[in-house]
Amino acid sequence: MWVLLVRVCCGCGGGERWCRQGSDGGDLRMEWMMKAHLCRAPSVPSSSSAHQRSDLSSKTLWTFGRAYMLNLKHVRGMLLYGPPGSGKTLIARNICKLLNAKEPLIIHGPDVLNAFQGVSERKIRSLFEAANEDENRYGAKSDLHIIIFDEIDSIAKIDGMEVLNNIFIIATTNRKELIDEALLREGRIELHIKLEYPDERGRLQILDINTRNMRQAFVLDEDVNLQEIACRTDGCSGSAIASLVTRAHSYAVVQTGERGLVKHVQKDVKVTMNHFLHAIEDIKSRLHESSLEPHRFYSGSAPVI
Ligand SMILES: Nc1ncnc2c1ncn2[C@@H]1O[C@H](COP(=O)(O)OP(=O)(O)OP(=O)(O)O)[C@@H](O)[C@H]1O
Repeated sequence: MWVLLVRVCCGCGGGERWCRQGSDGGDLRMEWMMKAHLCRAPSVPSSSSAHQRSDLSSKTLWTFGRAYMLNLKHVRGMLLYGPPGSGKTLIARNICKLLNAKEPLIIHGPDVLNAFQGVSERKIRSLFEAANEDENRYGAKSDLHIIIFDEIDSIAKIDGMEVLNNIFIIATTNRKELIDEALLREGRIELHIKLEYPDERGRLQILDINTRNMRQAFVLDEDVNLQEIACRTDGCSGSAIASLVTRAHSYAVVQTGERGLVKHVQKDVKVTMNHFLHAIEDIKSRLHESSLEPHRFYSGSAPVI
């Protein structure tokens, strides 16, 4: 699964709009979704190979335009849920790229909340105006409009998404249990994908992505062993791994500065394994501190890797 997630995070793959036939909800894995999406031949909606058939089964992906013609309902919304820093927002943005959609509208759930009753509902309805206009004007040829709702748990109701055929909602949350069931039913945000912290292979891939520029600029010392770093960062989120690389670089800059080379800091910096080991200590002690906080919602359930 992590190979696929990291691929998504790197923005690989071309995309077309898609929808699912039927309304058999349930949790779907990212792996299934991406595999199906990436394998699908655009002009042959129901795949012919046995491998694809078994992947897609009744959840066959159809192109958006074709579904429109056949009067089928495409999936209106997807929920990405999981602990902080598991890459939900990053993946949401990359799904938009994969689907070749317009630049998504990004809405921060708590910003929609308003003390005056009815105002937030109005605000949410207004988010669909552009999609509505497009659909009235272009019908099946309308662009796909994507709205990303960050922290969807603070939103009680989304009116308007079911009637439009050119809308796709990607919602994210750390607290799925707080979301109103009605929002998650078929026809609304019906695909639910759980994101977890990366395993060792996933951590290695994230490290590789985040050190690529350093490597190309010869800033990374030869003694840096990414495999070992991945092994030592068990239990870290994707965001912790990304921040680890920044910290290691900061340690290297500070050390270079201490040697009196401040003027040439960028040029002379070498990030070594030692800098990474210091950074790992920082990250680990922060992990330890936060695991002692009683209110952490996922305390007790160690990151699944
Ligand atoms: N799978 C991943 N691949 C590469 N980078 C990742 C991955 N997951 C997280 N990151 C890094 O962590 C950063 C933060 O991730 P993101 O904001 O998407 O997490 P999140 O799950 O939405 O967090 P939160 O719930 O706290 O908002 C990303 O910008 C990226 O640098």
